Amino acid sequence: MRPEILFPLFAEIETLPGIGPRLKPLVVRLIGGEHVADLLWHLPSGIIDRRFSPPLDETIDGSVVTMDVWVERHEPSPNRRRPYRVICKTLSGTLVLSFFNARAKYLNDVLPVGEKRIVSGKVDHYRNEYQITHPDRIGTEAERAEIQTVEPVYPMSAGVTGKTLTKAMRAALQLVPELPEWHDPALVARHKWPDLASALRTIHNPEDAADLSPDHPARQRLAYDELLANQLALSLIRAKMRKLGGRVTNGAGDLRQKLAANLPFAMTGAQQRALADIYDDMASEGRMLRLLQGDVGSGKTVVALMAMLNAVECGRQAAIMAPTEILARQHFETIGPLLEQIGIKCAILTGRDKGKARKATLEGFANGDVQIAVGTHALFQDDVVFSDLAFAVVDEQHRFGVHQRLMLAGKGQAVDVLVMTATPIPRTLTLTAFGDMEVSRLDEKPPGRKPVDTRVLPIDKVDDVISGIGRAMRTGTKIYWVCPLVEDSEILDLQAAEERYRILVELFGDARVGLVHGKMKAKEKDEVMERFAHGDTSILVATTVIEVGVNVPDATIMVIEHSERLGLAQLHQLRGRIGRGDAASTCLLLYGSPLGQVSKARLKIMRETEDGFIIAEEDLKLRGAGEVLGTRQSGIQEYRLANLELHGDLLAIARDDARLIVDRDPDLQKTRSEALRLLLYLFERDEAVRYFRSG
Ligand SMILES: Nc1ncnc2c1ncn2[C@@H]1O[C@H](COP(=O)(O)OP(=O)(O)OP(=O)(O)O)[C@@H](O)[C@H]1O
Repeated sequence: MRPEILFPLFAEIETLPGIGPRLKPLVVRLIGGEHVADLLWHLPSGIIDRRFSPPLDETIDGSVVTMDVWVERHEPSPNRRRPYRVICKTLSGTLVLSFFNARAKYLNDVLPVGEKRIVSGKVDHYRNEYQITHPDRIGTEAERAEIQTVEPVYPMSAGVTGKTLTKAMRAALQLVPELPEWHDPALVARHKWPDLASALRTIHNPEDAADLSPDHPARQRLAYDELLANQLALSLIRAKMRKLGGRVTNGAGDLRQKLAANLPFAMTGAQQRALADIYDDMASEGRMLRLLQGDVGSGKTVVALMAMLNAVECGRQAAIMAPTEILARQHFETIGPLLEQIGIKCAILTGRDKGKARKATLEGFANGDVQIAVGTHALFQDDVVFSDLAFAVVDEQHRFGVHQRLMLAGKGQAVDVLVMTATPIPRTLTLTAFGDMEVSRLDEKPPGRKPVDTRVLPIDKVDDVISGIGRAMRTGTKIYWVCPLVEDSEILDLQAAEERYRILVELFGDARVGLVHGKMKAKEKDEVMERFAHGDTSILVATTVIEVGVNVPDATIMVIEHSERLGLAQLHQLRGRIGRGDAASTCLLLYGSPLGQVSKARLKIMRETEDGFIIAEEDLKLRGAGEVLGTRQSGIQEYRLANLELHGDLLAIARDDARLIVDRDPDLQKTRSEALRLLLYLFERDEAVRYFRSG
């Protein structure tokens, strides 16, 4: 439960003026949360300064000006392609206000002939005539003060206007309470940081562009608040884990040898090195918390399996948790048979398991019959009890929060944790996402993989692509067809995928084509995936649900529509679904609209390399850290106030500060700690406090 003083900031956003039930979901999607605090963290990206009224012949084309105008006459549009024009006099000459698709009645109301009005908007001049097309503001003398100001400009999305956000923001600012200072007073004084409430007020009511600059004290303060909250949470968890210690897990190796003998391949050098690190951690007294970072298709699963067997050899249990139902099932299907061959019992638990079956599985976990558990986050529900869980693998693929993943560690005594991620995060960013976790990298792919032939084509060529896959299908090829449309809109994604599915079914028949998307029930998804994996269908039309971890090694063609709209990391993940066997593969990146410079550069990178780390580094250069770490739904640490490129120095200070706090006061009991707890709550890092308390 959050402390009361923070309640107003965690009120639902629809309690703010202007945000009704219709708008709420759009705003939630835009700001990435549903509380007042989430709105406050939505910072302006720029300003519009409406204070200037230069003479017309001194205006710069495209600049925003605010002017007194006297309306002279209206010229209704002669046809739909030409604008409705309102001719006005100003102190420095004639200004034309032009409007497309405007209603004459409305224009006569707001701009009556013979009256004086104040207008504001972007001015242009064209053939000796000055004009403003669709002025942003039109008002009377009484509204002058409201118009002639500096307006914050917020990152926007369809359906949510700047006006709505500004209005709600004003109300939200009123709700920010006086909070005690949680930072070191010396640090605050040195940087001249304002308190949190003043910092928010400055940034949401900027007076000039400098108020929004990344090194403005108000901006720095907010960035530091967020960075410290995160680093402190990580340090608390880390300290707790160290203090708790671990158990020595050092099996005899018999099961691992049997498994190795049954595998159709030998481990790569990178897999062996990662395993050596993991076995060392498990054999030590300390608690293990390691990140296994491996590019798509680098063979993380078998590494996890070997490590789990190490625990089983000691008579203990191990668990692997996947972020989605599909992936949990897939893990179960891959490792289940391998384990059966060597006489080990494995069971799966997901949100779908109910009633008797669930009860039986839980019994198996609790009495130790089941040695290896596979599942989703259902594994850390309260009634799941293990007889002796010693090792947990969290296959996070970006879907779990930093702290959430540690909950599984609370399910046993001294559980060692291995986090697996396929996202090639550049080294500089690992620290912020995972704190001071140890890292092993699988930097080598299994031998025999052929490079994926990647091509970039305009959507006009789609008919050629379709006849191409028709030929490929006849020779038994399996094809993924991915339809992402708008990154943030699942509904539109779905429409695009359904439409494509319909077209392909018309051509190839519904026995050959499958469709899978996020809105389907887990069971339906599994069935569709299974039919594709077994070769009953040859084409799988999908939204980006297949982006993580799906393993159908003999699929060799992938078509991605609107590839220009996806992030490079996401494209890389998607493309990683092919080229997983020994046959040659092709990836066709279709683009819909003419490509800009950056999009061109990005698709070129995709064509040139398959190395996830290079792709991530290039993406970082082209787009900036926040974006590389992923969009909000990715679940990985994403900062809302801090920008890692601009506030990197603050990150280092926050890390040291956090360590110092935890060294001096590991139970957060001393004076400053009360305030620091508020900071953790404010940034929703309170799992750290809870985990910390429960031990
Ligand atoms: N050493 C190896 N030699 C040959 N093939 C291997 C080796 N290790 C794993 N594989 C095979 O490579 C494929 C990919 O492995 P796996 O599914 O573990 O990849 P991953 O690292 O989880 O990738 P992703 O994150 O893309 O799912 C599997 O079919 C697996 O059997």
